[in-house]
Amino acid sequence: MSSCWGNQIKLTIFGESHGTAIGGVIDGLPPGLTIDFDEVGFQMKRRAPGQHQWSTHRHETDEWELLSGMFQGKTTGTPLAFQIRNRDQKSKAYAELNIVPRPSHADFTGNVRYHGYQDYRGGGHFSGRLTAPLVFAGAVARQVLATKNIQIGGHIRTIGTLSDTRFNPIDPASHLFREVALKQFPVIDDTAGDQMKALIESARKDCDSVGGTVEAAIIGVPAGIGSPIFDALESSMASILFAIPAVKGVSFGDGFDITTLRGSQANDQYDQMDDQRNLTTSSNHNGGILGGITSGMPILLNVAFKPTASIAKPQQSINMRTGEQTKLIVKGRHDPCIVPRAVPVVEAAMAFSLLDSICQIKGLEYWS
Ligand SMILES: Cc1cc2nc3c(=O)[nH]c(=O)nc-3n(C[C@H](O)[C@H](O)[C@H](O)COP(=O)(O)O)c2cc1C
Ligand SMILES: C=C(O[C@@H]1CC(C(=O)O)=C[C@@H](OP(=O)(O)O)[C@H]1O)C(=O)O
Repeated sequence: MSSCWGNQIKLTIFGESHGTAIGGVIDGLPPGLTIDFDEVGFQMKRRAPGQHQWSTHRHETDEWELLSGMFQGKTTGTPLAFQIRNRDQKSKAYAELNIVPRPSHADFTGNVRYHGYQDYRGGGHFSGRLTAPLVFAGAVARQVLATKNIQIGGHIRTIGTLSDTRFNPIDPASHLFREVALKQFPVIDDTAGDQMKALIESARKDCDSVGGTVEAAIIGVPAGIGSPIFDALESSMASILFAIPAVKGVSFGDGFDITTLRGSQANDQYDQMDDQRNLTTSSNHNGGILGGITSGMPILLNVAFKPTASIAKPQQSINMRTGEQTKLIVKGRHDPCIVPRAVPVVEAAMAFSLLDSICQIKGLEYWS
């Protein structure tokens, strides 16, 4: 088993990219919540394929059917189940890939793990398409969090060697979250964004792909969420972020760059206490988490995405029937860069993870 995540609030994701449908079951939600499904639709559209030049040309509207868990306009508290039908599958290009695996995709490992019984069409259960249910679940989770003024935002931080402006680590400004989320290409600096789009387009024309990073932040998080050792908030958040296909790195605060600082530069010094006894710091190199527990400062993280595996340039692979080397040209409709569509996915994973951790510490009553 591996497609079920969470402790207090659990998410199960099911389906295959070219099967009948994909979907999810969210178990453990507080009862009595109103969910704004227009907002869920907004988040789903940010991720959906087939809308832009920098995305795959597979066209899916990602409309969902709600199967259970809502009654008279409110959550029941019992499993909320939904499905998203696949509408635009084209499986022809995939038959060869179960015999000649794509370098860097899950064709070979999935075949070994499931003894060849996996649905290999469109990457099956391994496909980035399975992030649609995660975005749905995240859209629900972020609405629960918003009742306590907890807000989440993200943007494309880098594509290849090109960079966007960073969030201010001590005040990542919630107005920026919505502003960026409303953009087709989610960057803070549109000039940098235009250069990034040109880079993606040139890779696509070269039958190639590019990678990059997403920076994301959560503000309004109370101090005291998370636990030491195995339930560190960094551990649980990283585990759901690593469930996003193509993620190769997750770092909190300054991440690996903190190693270049001295303690005197890296330490986030305390400078104020408010009337609720919350402490604030004048910097946020630690990304709002200390000892696995939130400090009350913004949670700040970066997620690294590899260049899309499926490229149309000839590559070397092995014919698994004959054992012979062979040249592979991957056909089909692929994202020349995963990062732009991955921004809402990262935010969704963070929302679900934080909701689960808050419920573990404060219980469901916290939301009533
Ligand atoms: C939103 C999204 C879209 C993706 N689109 C593609 C794609 O079009 N082609 C592709 O080869 N990989 C794509 N991927 C990545 C693959 O699904 C992923 O590389 C593969 O399942 C192997 O998993 P791994 O890279 O985590 O090892 C996408 C991932 C995400 C999150
Ligand atoms: C369908 C989506 O993305 C897909 C993710 C994906 C992969 O290998 O991850 C490969 C492509 O699948 P297909 O060959 O069926 O077009 C993408 O289009 C989606 O995000 O909804």
